[in-house]
Amino acid sequence: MTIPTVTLNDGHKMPAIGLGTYQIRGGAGLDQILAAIQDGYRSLDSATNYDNEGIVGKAIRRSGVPRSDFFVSSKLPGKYHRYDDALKAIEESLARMGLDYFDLFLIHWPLPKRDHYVEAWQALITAQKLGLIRAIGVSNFEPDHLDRLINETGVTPAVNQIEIHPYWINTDRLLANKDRGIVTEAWSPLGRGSAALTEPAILELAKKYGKNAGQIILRWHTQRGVVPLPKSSSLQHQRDNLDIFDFRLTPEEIRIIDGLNKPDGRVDGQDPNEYEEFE
Ligand SMILES: NC(=O)C1=CN([C@@H]2O[C@H](COP(=O)(O)OP(=O)(O)OC[C@H]3O[C@@H](n4cnc5c(N)ncnc54)[C@H](OP(=O)(O)O)[C@@H]3O)[C@@H](O)[C@H]2O)C=CC1
Ligand SMILES: O=C(O)C(=O)[C@@H](O)[C@H](O)C(=O)CO
Repeated sequence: MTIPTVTLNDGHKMPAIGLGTYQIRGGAGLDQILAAIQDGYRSLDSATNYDNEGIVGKAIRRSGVPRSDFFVSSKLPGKYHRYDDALKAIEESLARMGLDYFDLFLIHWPLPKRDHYVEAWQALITAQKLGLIRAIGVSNFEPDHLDRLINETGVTPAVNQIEIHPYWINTDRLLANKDRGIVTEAWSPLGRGSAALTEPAILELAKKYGKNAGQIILRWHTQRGVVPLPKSSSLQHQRDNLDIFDFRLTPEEIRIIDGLNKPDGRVDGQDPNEYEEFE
């Protein structure tokens, strides 16, 4: 299966959908990631906080697929935002993965109360110059956090990975990213398996297109210019989630799904201005 790509502001190409790996760990996790690779996933989204960089790297090596075909991402935890710590953390992440470079590396959360994210960004810029990372980006960054990075370093993130799903459509932040030339990735794109998957409006569209609810939601993301990162341990869901590029929702259908937004629709109430990562 050929997966379309999107082009980042630094010229790198990224698959238009990737596999989320939060809570995929250990031997069973290794088998699940290998199965996903066999089904066609090439973009894998990990993080130091997921405690799974080891098995993600192992799955890549075991798969027999050339390293250059993958788009591998990981994320810097908050406890390593100081410049020297961040550089070492990136090297440690690479060592755990058994890789020489990341295709994308993100600052996981801005932690604005600690206020070290500009330093962390400078470390990502250095790591990119050293060849340890191809594209550099952020996650959960608000528009004012992005502007600080841009104004203080002159380097715009290639990607901002934020929460988006039908109950939290996050249009303002999506547009803020677009305005700055930043590609948006969606975390919890299926609302972490929430009731969105049984919404009558989505089930009706599923019936119309001969797809399932997850496929309708993932297609909605891609048509809004968002790169979704659905997590699945199930082989059938993994397969279904990739099979979304052979139909198109109409603009009116996109608006119907937008209409499911809820003012308090976040999956876990995580406000990037307040959220403190677990250590
Ligand atoms: N940057 C950040 O701060 C964050 C990043 N992330 C990233 O985003 C990824 C995805 O987010 P996540 O929170 O895992 O939630 P998702 O929205 O991807 O939902 C995952 C849940 O949906 C189920 N599911 C998957 N596909 C289908 C389908 N086709 N039909 C029905 N159910 C389905 C999964 O079950 P099953 O496994 O049984 O298929 C699982 O329970 C994470 O894994 C991680 O990589 C997540 C949170 C925060
Ligand atoms: O999964 C991630 O990337 C996170 O940042 C976590 O905070 C996750 O969203 C979570 O809910 C942990 O309880």
